[in-house]
Amino acid sequence: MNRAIRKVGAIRALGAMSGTSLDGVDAAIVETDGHLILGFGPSDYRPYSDSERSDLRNSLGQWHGPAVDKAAELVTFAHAEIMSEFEEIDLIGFHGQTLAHDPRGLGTLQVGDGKGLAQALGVPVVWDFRSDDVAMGGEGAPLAPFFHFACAKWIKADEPLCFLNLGGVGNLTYVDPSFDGPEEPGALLAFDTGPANAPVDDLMQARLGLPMDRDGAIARGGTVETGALELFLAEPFFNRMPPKSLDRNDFAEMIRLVQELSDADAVATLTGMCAAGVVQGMEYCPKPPARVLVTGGGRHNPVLMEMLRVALDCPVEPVETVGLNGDMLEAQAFAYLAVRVARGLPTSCPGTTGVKALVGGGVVSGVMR
Ligand SMILES: Nc1ncnc2c1ncn2[C@@H]1O[C@H](COP(=O)(O)OP(=O)(O)OP(=O)(O)O)[C@@H](O)[C@H]1O
Ligand SMILES: CC(=O)N[C@H]1[C@@H]2OC[C@@H](O2)[C@@H](O)[C@@H]1O[C@H](C)C(=O)O
Repeated sequence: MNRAIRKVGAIRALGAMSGTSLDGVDAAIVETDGHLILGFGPSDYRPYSDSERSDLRNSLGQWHGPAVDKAAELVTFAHAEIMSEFEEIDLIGFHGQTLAHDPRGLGTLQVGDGKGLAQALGVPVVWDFRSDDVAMGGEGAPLAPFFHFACAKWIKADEPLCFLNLGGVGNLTYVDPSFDGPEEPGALLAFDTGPANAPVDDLMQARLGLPMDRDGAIARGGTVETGALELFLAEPFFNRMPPKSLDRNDFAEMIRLVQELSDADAVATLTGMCAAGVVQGMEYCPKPPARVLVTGGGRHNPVLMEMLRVALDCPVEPVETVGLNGDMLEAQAFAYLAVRVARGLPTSCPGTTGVKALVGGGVVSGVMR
């Protein structure tokens, strides 16, 4: 996308996301007027080193102190590195790294210095996307749904559909594309479905010293233990009406439910828990969706995808089926949301976070040219 041929009203925004799986930073460009997606640009990924990842892990669940300061510094540094590779950017959407999320209690914490990034890169930065929503009674998450609405328009969807993100935590967005805008009541319903890959990753790390169950290779050789699955689904979270959200480690103790099982059965059971949370969550959709489009790393796990396909009544496909990039959708979401914030448009609504009124959350550092 060349500046000279930019569409009228378009802002070229770079979005970056450091997700709950703590693997690295995704960064991607979107051109948008804050309503429609006008084009997608280049993207890149900057993995965290082992020592960075371990520093991030050590700071999870903390709100302040030396570990949090260290995490904030490394997150800012990693983002400055990847963001400086991109050219001709009007605006940056910087999510940062969630260390703690307790919207009904202590709040929500995404670390990283947006102001420092704006100064270092000479580009205005929108950051701290979640705090205003929490302050207005919302869950502060998920925030990608307004972007999912724009994606539904981009792919010219004409029936209700779901976007399912399978990262460390799972989140589902039901979109009815017959509405004109995402903030219209009924256009969106969104919520976290439960833990997704985080418990599997944690168990793989603890038992086998590996970061993930790549391609579901371990789960494929195991059997889901139904007793553990039932105990998991009995958690009050699953009976709470959406919108609702989770912290990465809210279900960390689920690993205890599988501690007596073999490696294969334990991984299969945790994978089954991820799928079961989604299947249970799908019952909240106002209408049966025509399809579920899956984004995030979990779509690479064929065992997980097969569990979903068996249990759901509609096609379950990676977002690549409709030409979207499932590795970059969240980074693109924060590029899109940054433009909405800069243009004074809302980024969440009662249907997506349970917030009392429409909110355009985010702090803007620096001045738009
Ligand atoms: N080939 C694969 N096979 C199995 N699992 C995979 C594969 N590739 C990625 N994953 C899983 O996906 C995870 C990363 O997903 P993703 O990058 O979407 O998470 P995230 O964006 O950090 O999390 P969140 O969306 O919760 O913030 C990995 O930690 C791993 O568990
Ligand atoms: C508090 C927080 O960072 N939540 C993340 C996390 O990762 C997945 C899920 O839980 C989702 O609610 C959210 O991220 C996505 C990008 C969102 O806000 O839409």
